[in-house]
Amino acid sequence: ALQHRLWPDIDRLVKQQVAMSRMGIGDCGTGWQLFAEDGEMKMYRREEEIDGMVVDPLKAVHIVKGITGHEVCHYFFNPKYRYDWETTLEHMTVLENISDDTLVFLQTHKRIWPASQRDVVFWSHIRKLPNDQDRDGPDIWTVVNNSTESPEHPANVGKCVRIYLTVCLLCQTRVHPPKDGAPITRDDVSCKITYCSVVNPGGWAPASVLRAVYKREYPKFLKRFTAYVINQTKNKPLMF
Ligand SMILES: O=S(=O)(CCO)c1ccc(-c2ccc(C3CCCC3)c([C@@H]3C[C@@H]3c3ccccn3)c2)cc1
Repeated sequence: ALQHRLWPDIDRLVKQQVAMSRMGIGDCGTGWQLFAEDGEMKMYRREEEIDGMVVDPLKAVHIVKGITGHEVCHYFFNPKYRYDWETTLEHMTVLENISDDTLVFLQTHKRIWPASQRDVVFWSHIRKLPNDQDRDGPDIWTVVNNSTESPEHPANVGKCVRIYLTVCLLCQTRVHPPKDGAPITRDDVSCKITYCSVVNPGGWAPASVLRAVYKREYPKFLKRFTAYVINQTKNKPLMF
C-alpha cells in the first residue's frame, strides 16, 4: 500500500502498544494500583510525574457481553460518533484524512477548573490484527491515538494548553458457540477490552486536581462508551 508520511511512526507505535496491551497487569511489574472497579471493569493506574506534572499511566480491562472488538473499535475511531460518547469533548475537527484507517484530529476538551483549557492534536489509526494466540479465534482489533504536530495548529498559541497523549484500545472478541449449532447471536459473543492511556497535561495543573479528574472521568468514560456501543449495535447484525 502507498505509504504516507506518518506510516513508519504509526506502524512502530501500534506494534509497541499492542505488545504492551497484551501483557497482563501482573507481568507489567508492580506499581499498578487498582483504583476503580465496577463489575467486569477494572481500572489501574501508576503514579508518575514528569517535571512535577502528573502523567499517571492508566490501564483498564473490561469484558462486555453482546458486542465485538470490531464494533468497539469502529465506534471509538469514527469521528461521526464521538460527540455522542466523549463527555469532556468541547470541539473536534478532523485535520487530515490520511487514509480510511488513519485520521488526524484536533480536539479541545472542556476546561477543568482551576486548570486552563486543554487541546490535543493526534493521529488515530484503526487496525485488525491476526489472533496469533488462538489461530481459529476471531481477529483482534485495535485503535491507537498518538499526539502529533500540526504546522497549522501550533501548540500553546491560543487560550489552550496543548496536552500530549498515547492511547491504545485493544479488543479481543470471544465467541461461545451455541451447542445445537444454531447461528451465532449477540448472546454468544463478548469482547475483552484493554484501554491504555498516558496523558501529559502539557502544563502545570495541581496534581490533586488532575488525579481527582482521572479518578472520576476514566471510569465514567469507559462505562459510557461501552454502553453506547451496546445501544448502537443491539438491533444490527454482528460486525466481526
Ligand atoms: O481516548 S481518547 O483518545 C478518545 C478521543 O477523545 C482521549 C481520552 C482522554 C483525553 C483527555 C484529554 C484531556 C484531559 C484533561 C487533562 C488535563 C485537563 C483535561 C483528559 C482528562 C483525563 C480526563 C478524561 C478522562 C477520560 C475521558 C475524558 N477526560 C483526558 C483525550 C483523548
